[in-house]
Parts: sequence; structure tokens; C-alpha cells
Amino acid sequence: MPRAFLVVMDSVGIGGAPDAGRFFNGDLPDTGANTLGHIAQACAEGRAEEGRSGPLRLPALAGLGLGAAVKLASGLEPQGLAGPVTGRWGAATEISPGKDTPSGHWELAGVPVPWDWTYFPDTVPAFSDDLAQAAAAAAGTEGILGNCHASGTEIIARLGAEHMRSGWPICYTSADSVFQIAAHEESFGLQRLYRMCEELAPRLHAMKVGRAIARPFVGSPETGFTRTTNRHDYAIAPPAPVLTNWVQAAGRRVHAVGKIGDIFSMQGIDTLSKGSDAALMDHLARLVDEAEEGSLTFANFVEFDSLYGHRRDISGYARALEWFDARIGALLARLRPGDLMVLTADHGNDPSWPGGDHTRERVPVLCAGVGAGTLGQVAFADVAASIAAYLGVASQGPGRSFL
Ligand SMILES: O=P(O)(O)O[C@H]1O[C@H](CO)[C@@H](O)[C@H]1O
Ligand SMILES: [Mn+2]
Ligand SMILES: [Mn+2]
Repeated sequence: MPRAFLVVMDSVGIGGAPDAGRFFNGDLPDTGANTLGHIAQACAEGRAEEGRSGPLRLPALAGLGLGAAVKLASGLEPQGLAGPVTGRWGAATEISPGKDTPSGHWELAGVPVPWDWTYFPDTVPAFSDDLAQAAAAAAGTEGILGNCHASGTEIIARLGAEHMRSGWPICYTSADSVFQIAAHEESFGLQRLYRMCEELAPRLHAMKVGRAIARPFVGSPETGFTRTTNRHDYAIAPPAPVLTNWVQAAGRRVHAVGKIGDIFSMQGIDTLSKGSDAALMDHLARLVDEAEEGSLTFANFVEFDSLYGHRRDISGYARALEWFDARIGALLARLRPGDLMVLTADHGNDPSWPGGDHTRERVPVLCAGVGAGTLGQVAFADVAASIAAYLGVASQGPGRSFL
């Protein structure tokens, strides 16, 4: 029986979204943003030399058609990604009205978002008095810190010491539909942070805020503060059954790797493996060796986005891509006859772009195990329909199989 592996490289967009002008970083529309294309350009021009050097080298992904997909999506010919292509490749366009992780993943899993998300205004305070009071009540404190748009690493550097002194949680948001709570794992307590998010999540979801997110950190004012991998997202459930539900309903096993469990509120998921991207790659390798016949493995690698895209670190993003390419190349060689691996992304996060938020872009769709050639322009939801068709399970929703 065939097996399928769906691997999301978080934020690895390839430019060209037709509606990019309706999405913004600050006042600047996302028109022209191109995560992969601009990283390749910066590498070729010697502008990404920290911890790596020279043109972007992604032999495994380029061999599946990544360079060709960038050109198809955006017209840009990325340097360093040429060469023979042995995979099936295309570019996918999103229709959901959000450039965030749940929107992208749900649509890739067959269900475009049918509602408009609620975003918090970029003002201080960003939250209504009611919501700020509810957050303080959930924490058992007199008030909250932050109450603004912020980068998560900057706000813990700025408010970490005050947080430890006052005990008040740091609440912030971004251009995404999120309510994020940063708190110290020891002085505030990790379980207390989780309970606070759990208590607030239903209220936020009722307002169509996509996620409450626990952002725990450690450290001290003297040594500085670092976020840990104990992040937990409390997301609204998808509005309809998604790929994981379809596969499970057919009696097959579904393995989630990384944020997939959070993004789908564990719906349709049998096992979950979490950790750093390096640890997730080991889990994915184990599943390539061990996943059952007929199963789906659905993985997300978030560090491109969280460590490098939002931080606008071009060298770091290029290093992460080169690391990923080397590891995924080794996994591709271990796939069995009958296995399908689809590599894709959920949105862009161009590290050369002004601002610090995601960028609206098309994404690559690279398939291993189904021969060579182009898929052309496809829809996000076609990814789910194609995997369902490949596994021989019934699909729902607007997607059409491209295989
Ligand atoms: O700056 P940090 O805390 O990493 O925030 C980022 O993480 C959030 C959730 O993925 C996004 O909305 C983005 O703003
Ligand atoms: Mn994402
Ligand atoms: Mn992000």
C-alpha cells in the first residue's frame, strides 16, 4: 500500500501571489516579496556570508524542481538552483484571507478559511480593557505587561526583568491573528502559562482570533532571556474535516511531526512528535523507516520562520535551508517504492523584506516518488486532494488531484 509524507517548510515562499497587494508589512504591501528568490539572490551577491558562503546550494530541493517552481511562481530565475530535475514540481496559490500558519496549513489540508480573522490594532494598548482584564484574571495578577504589537524576542529582552519582578504575564500580538503570552518557565511557571492560555483560548476563538500562544522563556536579567521549545499554540479547530480526518476515517494511521498537532488541534492525528527542527528531522527519518503501509506523515519545520524569517536574518535562513536540504536529500534516498513525499510551504516570510511579518506569496509543491515533470500552477487545497487520491482515500472540499 502507498505511504505519503507531507512536509511543510514553514514560510519558504516563492513570490508571485496575485493578491500580495492586499497584505502588508507595516504600510508596505507584500507585492514583490519572494522569500526563496531573494535569499538566492542575496547569497549569489555575497550578502549572506554569516556561517555559510557563496551561492545558495540546495541540490536535493533543486533536483525536485525548486528553481523551476520559483521561476513559474514569480518570473525570477534564482541563481544556484539550476540543473536536471527528477521530481514533479509546481507552484501553489492560496485563497484564504490570511497569510498565517493555520490558514496556510488548513488550506493545504483541503479546507480554505471561510471567515475573516480578527486582528488587533497596532496601537498601545492593542487589546480592549475587557480582554486585558480577562488575561490578568486568568493569570491571577493585577495586570498584564506589553499589550502591544511586538517581536517575541525583543519584547522578552525589554520586559523580561519587569515580568520577573512583578509576576505579570507579557501579552503581545503581531500582524497575525494571535494573542501571545510570554512568561518565565520557572518564575511564572510553565503549567500556569499553559492553563492561562487554555482559559483564554475559547474567548479568543469566539472573537475569531486564530490562536492563543504560550511563549515560555528562561534566563535572567543578568544572562538575558531565551525562548524554549515548550511553545504551545491553542488554535481554533478547522471549520470542516481536513486531510488528517479523511485519512483516519479510512482506517489509516496519521503521524504528526512538529506544530501539526497544534495547528489541527490534534484532529485526525494518531501520534505526535515534537522538538527542535533537528529533533523533528530525526523523527521524520524514523517515520520514513517505520510508518505503516497506507499511512500519512505530516510534518512542519518551523525554524525557517521563527528563527530567521521574522528576525529578517538572510544568512541564518540560507544556513537553515542548506541544512534542511542535506538532511532531506538523505531521506529522499531512503523512500520505498510506492512512497510519495510532497514538500511545500504555508506562506512567505521574506528575510530581505521590510517589517517583521509574514509575506503573502505562492509556495513550491515538490513531489518525489511520482516521476518528473511540471504540475503547473495549482491551488493549496489540491495538495490534500492529491495526497488523498494517492493514498486511495475519499477527499472533500474544493481541491482537485494533480497526480
Ligand atoms: O515574534 P514572534 O513572537 O516569534 O511572533 C511570531 O510568531 C507568531 C506565531 O507564529 C507570529 O504571529 C509572529 O508574530
Ligand atoms: Mn507558518
Ligand atoms: Mn511566523
